Amino acid sequence: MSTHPSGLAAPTATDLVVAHELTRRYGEGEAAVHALAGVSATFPAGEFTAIMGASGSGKSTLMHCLAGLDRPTGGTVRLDGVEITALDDAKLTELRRDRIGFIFQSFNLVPVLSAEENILLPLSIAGRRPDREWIDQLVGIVGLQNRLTHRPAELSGGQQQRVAVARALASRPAIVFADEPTGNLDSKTSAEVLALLRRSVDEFGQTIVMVTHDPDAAAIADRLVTLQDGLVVSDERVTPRVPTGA
Ligand SMILES: Nc1ncnc2c1ncn2[C@@H]1O[C@H](COP(=O)(O)OP(=O)(O)OP(=O)(O)O)[C@@H](O)[C@H]1O
Repeated sequence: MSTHPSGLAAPTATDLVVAHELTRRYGEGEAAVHALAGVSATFPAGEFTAIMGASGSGKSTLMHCLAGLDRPTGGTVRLDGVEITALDDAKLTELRRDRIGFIFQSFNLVPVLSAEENILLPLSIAGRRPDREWIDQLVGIVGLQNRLTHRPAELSGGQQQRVAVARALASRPAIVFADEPTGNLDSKTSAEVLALLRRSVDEFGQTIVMVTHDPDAAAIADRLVTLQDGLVVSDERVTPRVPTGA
């Protein structure tokens, strides 16, 4: 344990997201599928967690429950002290908009908007004025200075995902959830996108939870949580491999 200059033990990282005994059942009776069978896990601020596991092990279901996109059948999720599982739909939408960034495998950009408009969209929906300095910095980091007026169809997959990364970070969210963010990218562009995510953790203290099938993607995280049949079967700290993409 590290020691603070005061001589006291350094404060431990805040547990930003706390999942307690999460269950998610689809269907009823004998046909019921227990996608989550009792998952408890904490996600400290500033940490990059990768979630892995075989297909059907519950990764997406867990991420959707943590992010307030799905409601668990049982258990609770707290985000920064707020029990999101107890919020009504309107409050949950507001919390997602204000506190959470999302990155999806299929980019999910709005086709008729330019790259810049896509990046700013969550802020405009929230009626928030963009912090121009921050947005300019982000655009520089993701390397899209010369692509801001382009629409998604005029961008490569890697560029589209970089727009999505900038969009996710634009509101300085408490946490970013990434669902197979490199699933549609070749290995070189994957490395670039992963390097951006890693940088956001190292340089801005961003908290990230990423679902992935790809061991190379998981290798850039600080921690690897493995699911099997809706349960956490291992939760280990790993030494992040520094990606070479950015
Ligand atoms: N809407 C749904 N209705 C019924 N069953 C579902 C639904 N969503 C997921 N499931 C089931 O819940 C289990 C967990 O699914 P989930 O998508 O969370 O797994 P995953 O680990 O993310 O899989 P993959 O890696 O293939 O995306 C699976 O058995 C799946 O078939």
